[in-house]
Amino acid sequence: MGSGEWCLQKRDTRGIDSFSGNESVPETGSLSIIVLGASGDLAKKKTFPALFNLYRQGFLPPDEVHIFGYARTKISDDDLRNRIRGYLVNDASPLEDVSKFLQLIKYVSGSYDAAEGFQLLDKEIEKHEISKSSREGSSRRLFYLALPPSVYPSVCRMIRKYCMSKSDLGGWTRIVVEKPFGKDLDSAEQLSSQIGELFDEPQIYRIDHYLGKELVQNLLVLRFANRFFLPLWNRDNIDNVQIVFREDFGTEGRGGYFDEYGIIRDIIQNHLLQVLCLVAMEKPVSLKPEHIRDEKVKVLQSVLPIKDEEVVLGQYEGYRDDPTVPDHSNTPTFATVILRIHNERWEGVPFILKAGKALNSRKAEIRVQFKDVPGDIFKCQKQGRNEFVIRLQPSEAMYMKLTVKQPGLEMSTVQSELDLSYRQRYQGVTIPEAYERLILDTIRGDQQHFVRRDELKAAWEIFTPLLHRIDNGEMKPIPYQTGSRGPAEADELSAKAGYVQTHGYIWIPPTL
Ligand SMILES: NC(=O)C1=CN([C@@H]2O[C@H](COP(=O)(O)OP(=O)(O)OC[C@H]3O[C@@H](n4cnc5c(N)ncnc54)[C@H](OP(=O)(O)O)[C@@H]3O)[C@@H](O)[C@H]2O)C=CC1
Ligand SMILES: O=C1O[C@H](COP(=O)(O)O)[C@@H](O)[C@H](O)[C@H]1O
Repeated sequence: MGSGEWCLQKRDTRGIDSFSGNESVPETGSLSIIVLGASGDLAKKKTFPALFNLYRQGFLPPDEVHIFGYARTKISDDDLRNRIRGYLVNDASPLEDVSKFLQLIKYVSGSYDAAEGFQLLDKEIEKHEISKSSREGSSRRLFYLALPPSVYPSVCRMIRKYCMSKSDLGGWTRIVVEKPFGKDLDSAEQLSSQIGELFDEPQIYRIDHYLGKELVQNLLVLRFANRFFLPLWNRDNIDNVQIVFREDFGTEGRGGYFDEYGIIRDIIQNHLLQVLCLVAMEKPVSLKPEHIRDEKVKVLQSVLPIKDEEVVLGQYEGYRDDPTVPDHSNTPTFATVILRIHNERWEGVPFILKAGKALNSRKAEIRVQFKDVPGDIFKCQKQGRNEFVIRLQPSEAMYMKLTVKQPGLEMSTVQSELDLSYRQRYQGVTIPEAYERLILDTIRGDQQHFVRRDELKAAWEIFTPLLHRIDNGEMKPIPYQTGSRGPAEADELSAKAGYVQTHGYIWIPPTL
């Protein structure tokens, strides 16, 4: 197959290929997707556009699927459609497709803790099931909680009591919950128990959208399908690993939410830690979701307690100007935290997790830096170390920084790269949005890219002591300028941990 033909081949919500490790049986019949919190930011920016993309690719056949928006705001079906229309229209999506998709959406208004709204919702779903499932009769109900976590318990209770799939011809009820799932170990465990009393683990999809990103999904393939990496991926060869998230904008209208959580809960404890798991875990027995998640849990459980001196916190100047942020907020908008994994493969290798808002660039990447060459005869250290960089976004790519002979008559060396830039290599291929992929997984019943309860617990165990110290004001963020690299102390910490910056070399994404 040529590179241009590399694309999502299956246009079917039924069983998936064995590569995923999931052996689900083909499913047909009515599928109801209910977006709770439909009036909100996530729903309009991510959830509905992802559903639209799935619809356009044929994964949500209109003779089976209906979409329901649910929230307290009193609006009509058309009001909701008009709110989201602007997020669907683009050069690639004909207006006709947008209109047809919007006609699949119905809006139900109700509260998150009273029977009335959910009874009404159930009636509407049933109406649709009767009209659409005459062929098969099964009832599949997917509830997407695009809501603040504070209402998860009551919403789950209402769904359990009034809105479960009732068909005895087959089907299921699944719920998707967004992060942040809790604020610390105790609150997360409490939330898990509350939801766990109502739904079984296979019905609960804890979404972390970083697990749906193309290059994050590529990590297991890279690591375990390439002989290159197998012998190198360990403490004997790797000096340090950085996992970095940068945004070049601030909290922008989400200050109220953000101030309660801060950058560690918003990005590091979930997104970056999930990436760390995939970089550091051992080879799973198979690609079955439970086998993969078993290995991720082991990594998390091997992380040593974080040391105060291996943390730098920052807060961008101007953050507190947001009227929804308290004047004396101690919330970090930047953090560098070093995690150390106590096992045979990684003992002594620092995993430097760095995330920040209002910085000088927007990117997310994994940077695996190798040790210096022993017995170096070329003065390679002057050029810089070998690095394997996986650019998650923007401009998805992976490149290996390596030392080569400078072309020409002289025998001198220079830093260069082996570069796999997706836009160039896979021309014409649209990389699916993370949410699109993950919603499709929930329909297919594939939990591989979702966070299991014990994983979540282990993740909170790592960060809770540090978070409590920050919450109690025992650790203070250092102010940094908007548009900067963050506090200089963070770079100093990375250097102290062993990271050697290459000077005079910049990777430039190739253009077509
Ligand atoms: N926005 C984003 O980019 C991202 C969001 N998330 C997570 O997704 C979830 C939803 O996020 P987002 O859409 O931004 O949130 P919003 O603040 O926009 O809330 C979504 C909807 O929930 C209802 N709501 C808001 N506050 C409350 C409250 N205190 N009690 C009851 N209902 C409330 C509102 O609907 P109504 O009043 O009509 O009922 C609102 O439209 C959150 O868990 C968030 O952390 C995760 C990743 C990214
Ligand atoms: O979960 C979140 O992620 C976004 C960044 O997502 P990305 O896919 O654009 O990298 C971040 O802006 C937000 O604060 C956080 O809640």
